[in-house]
Amino acid sequence: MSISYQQHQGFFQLAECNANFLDREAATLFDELREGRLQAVLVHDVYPRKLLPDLVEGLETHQPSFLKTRFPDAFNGWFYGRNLNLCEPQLEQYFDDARQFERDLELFLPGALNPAVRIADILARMDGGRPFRAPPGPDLGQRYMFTSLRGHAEGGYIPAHCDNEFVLRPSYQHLTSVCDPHIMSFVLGFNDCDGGGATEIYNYIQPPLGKALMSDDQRSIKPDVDTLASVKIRVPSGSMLVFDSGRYLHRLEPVAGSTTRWTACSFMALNNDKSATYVWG
Ligand SMILES: O=C(O)CCC(=O)C(=O)O
Ligand SMILES: [Fe+2]
Repeated sequence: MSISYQQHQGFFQLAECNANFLDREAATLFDELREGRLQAVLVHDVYPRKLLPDLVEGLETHQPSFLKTRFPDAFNGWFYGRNLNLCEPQLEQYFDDARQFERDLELFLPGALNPAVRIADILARMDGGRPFRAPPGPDLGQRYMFTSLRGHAEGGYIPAHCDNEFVLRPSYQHLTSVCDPHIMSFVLGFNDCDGGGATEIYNYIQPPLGKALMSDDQRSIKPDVDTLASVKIRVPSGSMLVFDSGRYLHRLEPVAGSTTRWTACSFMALNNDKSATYVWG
């Protein structure tokens, strides 16, 4: 058997598998996530462990010289690449930046190791062979960034949210015209931090956005997380967590200690004719 399953906290069914042994049993993992029979998949050995120290060294020393952008100051984190959530609405510079980011990503992880090849291939195997790729932009030849690389220093965090909220952002106007509003995501770990830094997923599913927006009771949109059961997953180095981050409330637990938490993180949604899943950073 290539997949093992574990139940956590009475609401969280986690599947674990190895990226190099994804057989036919793995081909329905995305169906199970979409149907809510599974809450997350942890895929091990996406990148071989022996490769990781050099990759982390490159991230630490900013080699290659990726475009560097920042989370809001309080989150104590930054991106290599540009997070679509934090872009200006017209995306004027974005697609030029995306072209340069693709070149830098190819220097960082060349050929078969490039996330747009390696990670895309793994995700496709988990979805019956349906391809995963960066969405086309509004103009010919434009393409969104497949991922963003992220550093979170000591104390860095992301507050509780559901990724389906992102589609309300002005920078999502074009993207939402070409894909489904239901977003999932992956978090790939490049290293293990000293403490904290878990992806924490709560036993709370956000109601469909239309309903939430029509509600005048703001408290129904963001529950008090202290009252909710949760599961904390520290994504091991070289492994990738895939989960329904669109509907499930989640956060990045503050990073403890002086080791920066390095990840690659992307969002994904089925395109309009369901022939592919679009992936962006
Ligand atoms: O880094 C993580 O564990 C979660 C990231 C996340 O939730 C996001 O960027 O939307
Ligand atoms: Fe998220």
